[in-house]
Amino acid sequence: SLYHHSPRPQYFHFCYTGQKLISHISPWVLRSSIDFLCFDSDLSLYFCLLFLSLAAAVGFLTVSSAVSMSAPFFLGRVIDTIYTAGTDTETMTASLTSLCIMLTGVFLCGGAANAARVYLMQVSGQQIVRNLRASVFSSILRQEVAFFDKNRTGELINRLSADTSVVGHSITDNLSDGLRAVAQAAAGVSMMFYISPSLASFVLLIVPPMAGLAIVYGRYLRSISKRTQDALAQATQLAEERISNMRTVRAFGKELSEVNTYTLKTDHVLNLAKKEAIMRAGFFGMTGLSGNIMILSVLYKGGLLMASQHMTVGELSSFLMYTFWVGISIAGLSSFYSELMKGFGAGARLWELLDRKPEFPQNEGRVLSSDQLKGQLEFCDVTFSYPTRKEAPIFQNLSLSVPAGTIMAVVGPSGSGKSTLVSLLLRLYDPNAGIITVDGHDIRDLNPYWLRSHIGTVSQEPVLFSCSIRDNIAYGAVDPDAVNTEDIYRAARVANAYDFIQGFPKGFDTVVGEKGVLLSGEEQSIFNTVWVFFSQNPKILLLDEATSALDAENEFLVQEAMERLMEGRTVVIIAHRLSTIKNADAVAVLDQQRIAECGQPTELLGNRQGLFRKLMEKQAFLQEEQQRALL
Ligand SMILES: Nc1ncnc2c1ncn2[C@@H]1O[C@H](COP(=O)(O)OP(=O)(O)OP(=O)(O)O)[C@@H](O)[C@H]1O
Repeated sequence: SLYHHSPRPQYFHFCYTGQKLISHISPWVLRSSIDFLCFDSDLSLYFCLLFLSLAAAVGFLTVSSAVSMSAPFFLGRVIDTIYTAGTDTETMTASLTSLCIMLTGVFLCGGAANAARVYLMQVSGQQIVRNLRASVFSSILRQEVAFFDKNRTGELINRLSADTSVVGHSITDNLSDGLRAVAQAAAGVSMMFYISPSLASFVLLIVPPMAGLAIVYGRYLRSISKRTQDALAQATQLAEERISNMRTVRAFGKELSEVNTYTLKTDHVLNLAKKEAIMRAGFFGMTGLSGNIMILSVLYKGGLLMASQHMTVGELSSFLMYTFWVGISIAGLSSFYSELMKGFGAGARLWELLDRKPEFPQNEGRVLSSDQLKGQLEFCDVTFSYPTRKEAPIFQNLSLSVPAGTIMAVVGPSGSGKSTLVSLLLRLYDPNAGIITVDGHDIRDLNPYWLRSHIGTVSQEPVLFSCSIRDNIAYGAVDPDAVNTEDIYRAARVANAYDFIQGFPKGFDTVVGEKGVLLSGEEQSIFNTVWVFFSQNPKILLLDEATSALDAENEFLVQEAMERLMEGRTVVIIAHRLSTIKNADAVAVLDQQRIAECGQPTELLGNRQGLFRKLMEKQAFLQEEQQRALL
């Protein structure tokens, strides 16, 4: 993440070297801090502010801990003052009043310092979580398309939301509580030894077994927490998929069975949580019991020391309070340890994502001048299989040439690889063998971002975002903020979408719903072409013609917009309509992992034994059958 976000190489180098050095000292906590700190573009200011707020939080933590730890000592003094004053009420009242006033002042300072510590830690934690989220999101979006074939959306969302919170909490609030617990335990033990070394040695015999228990517990919790988070991610993924396909679930009446499947997944989470609860219950029962035994032993041994005049009542009271504090701190330490272990689990998953380098960078490589680009496309001996199905090649030694400025219609049986051809041209995947060239340049040498900005695509199913039509149209522009209303209207007019959009009560401000569900299929199809009119006048067009039948008027609108689009460009169109195929300069027929036939449409139709002729005859036959059935 260091190298991708800001144009200051020397700073990165410094940070990167520092990060490497630090990663040897503490592999996780410090390294993560450096990563977070280096994300923002205004690094120095951000670094300073965060560092200052964390340093101030640690300062306030020291003050509040010092106050808490000095309280038992002074309270012991108060008790001794009362006890030794005997019947001299006047002296006792005077000393008591001044001591109590002083202590009230000290406690007020302690309370204020504690409040400031909590506030600063919370704010710093939220800043870190925000940066971590931005960093993880950016890392996800940088990955190649094949990554999304292997990783499910729900799981990635879970990492982005839940894991980042766990890590943020683990290294701020939790770390601050842990530091506080360590400081208090150390100070408490020192004070116990200061007041009575013999009583302290006696009481502290109970600490080593408790520490051992905390370590074993922490390890177990770490593994169970990772399993719980994985199980939760699976449940979230299922819910996300079903909710986003709610119409299908409803149409098939699968609500009940989906609820059952989800419940099974959450049952698994519950079972793991129960195991965790058993461990927690046992542990907290043990710590409660050991705490009480500790206090009882202080009372017993302290009582004996008092009886032999080796301890005053104030000293015993102070000692008891310190014992209490040490007990609380040790319990706090074990919860700190378990939270830290949870953080490690979540952090490991996040770092895997943050450290992942895309198989090919999205914004590196040669950039040609736009005038140089002619749009000649060439597939040379291309062999390709999807990374998730390596055993089933889609293409083997496929070769195809599309001269600049011509229209190539691609046809073929369903599943023959027509859309895959388009994906390879967009460089969503790289071929396993062979090369694809644009004007003679291997597309692997070209900057993918630049390449895609010169290719206009119209897919069969436009995926719209859940915002207004205006914002959806502007999304296609290079700089959406610079787009004005007139630009949006112009693009909609050229794409023949203006009239139907204005027909909505809210016109261009109509919100289209997630994936455009609030628009009809035909309206979405008409919308298809709008984005292309916004891109930088692409030299190459990749079109996936809608398979669903449009009504006559809409078909005319779409066809007209498409023809306008294709003028003067190199076009590869996955064609379903005979009218499109007839207007193409050449047709490539895909079959059996290669181009089975390629030539002018009329020429191919003339070959009675040819695959193209058979495909067209089959299509015509099916249409006739449909018409006959209707009549
Ligand atoms: N992301 C993917 N991962 C694995 N296999 C895939 C992926 N996308 C497509 N396939 C498989 O690759 C083959 C070719 O798919 P493709 O979508 O390119 O065919 P098509 O000719 O466009 O089909 P249609 O005309 O039905 O849209 C199919 O068998 C499909 O199941």
